[in-house]
Amino acid sequence: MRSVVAPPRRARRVTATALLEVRDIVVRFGGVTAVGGVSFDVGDGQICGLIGPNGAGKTTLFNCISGFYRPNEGEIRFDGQRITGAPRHRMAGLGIGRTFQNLALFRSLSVRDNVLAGAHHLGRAGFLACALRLPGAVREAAATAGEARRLLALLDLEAVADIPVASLPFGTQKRVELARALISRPRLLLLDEPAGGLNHGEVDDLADLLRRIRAEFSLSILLVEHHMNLVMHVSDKVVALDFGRKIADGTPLEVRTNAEVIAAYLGEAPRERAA
Ligand SMILES: Nc1ncnc2c1ncn2[C@@H]1O[C@H](COP(=O)(O)OP(=O)(O)OP(=O)(O)O)[C@@H](O)[C@H]1O
Repeated sequence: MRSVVAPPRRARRVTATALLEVRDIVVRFGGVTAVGGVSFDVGDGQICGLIGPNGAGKTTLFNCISGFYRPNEGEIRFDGQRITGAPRHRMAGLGIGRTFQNLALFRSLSVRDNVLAGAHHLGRAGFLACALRLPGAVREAAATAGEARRLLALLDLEAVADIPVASLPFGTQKRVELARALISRPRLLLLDEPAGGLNHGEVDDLADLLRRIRAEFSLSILLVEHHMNLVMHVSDKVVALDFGRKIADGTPLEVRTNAEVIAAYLGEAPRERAA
């Protein structure tokens, strides 16, 4: 029986290349070069933090990877496949999930229904099979509901499963977004400022949660984040941007002690946006 929720994943290729390869990405908005030739990799199972001061180009680069922008130059590969400029609606099917900085939930729907909405593209049974409740469609729906229950438990959302998301605190809504992204079983999870709007305790919980998610789902995570403690705490590697250029790429310790990174955050060194 084929499960709609956990389709047999392709066996991981034993390969020297990274899961996500970002190569020489350039993005211009009129006369502004928001990203001026940035390259980096995210390895299989790695958590990679993308940092930089305001206006460094993080969101622009993130939007290229998640299919919101097509870069002017450069290439993005996922699992060896070129995905540069692939439309965003194809991303989940490719194995790339994401969350949004300002949340993108169906506010009047329950937590459970929001999570289930993340599985819509996985269904193999057609419209007619679903309408007629044919056995294949019923099995798919049951498997999806089971996976949603598992995620609600993992993300501590069981108690609010049937409550409309609009009435829940921001931190809880952020966990709903994570559950919705995870139900499609991504191999790469793109997180846009997951700590934004969270209090200290919630940020600590988030760090634990991200590690648990990585372990439980064997996935890679790329997070754009201003919360430096979180990034340095959870990341295996950190990529730092400034004025559209990559200024550091290494372990959290290497990046934290990098002179150019320190200067960028303190605004000490004379810096120019990439031409
Ligand atoms: N749609 C746009 N049109 C014109 N310029 C843009 C656009 N989006 C971004 N920019 C410019 O590109 C540069 C990089 O912006 P971006 O939002 O990617 O930086 P960021 O690192 O995400 O900043 P922040 O941390 O403040 O969100 C900035 O100078 C910004 O003003």
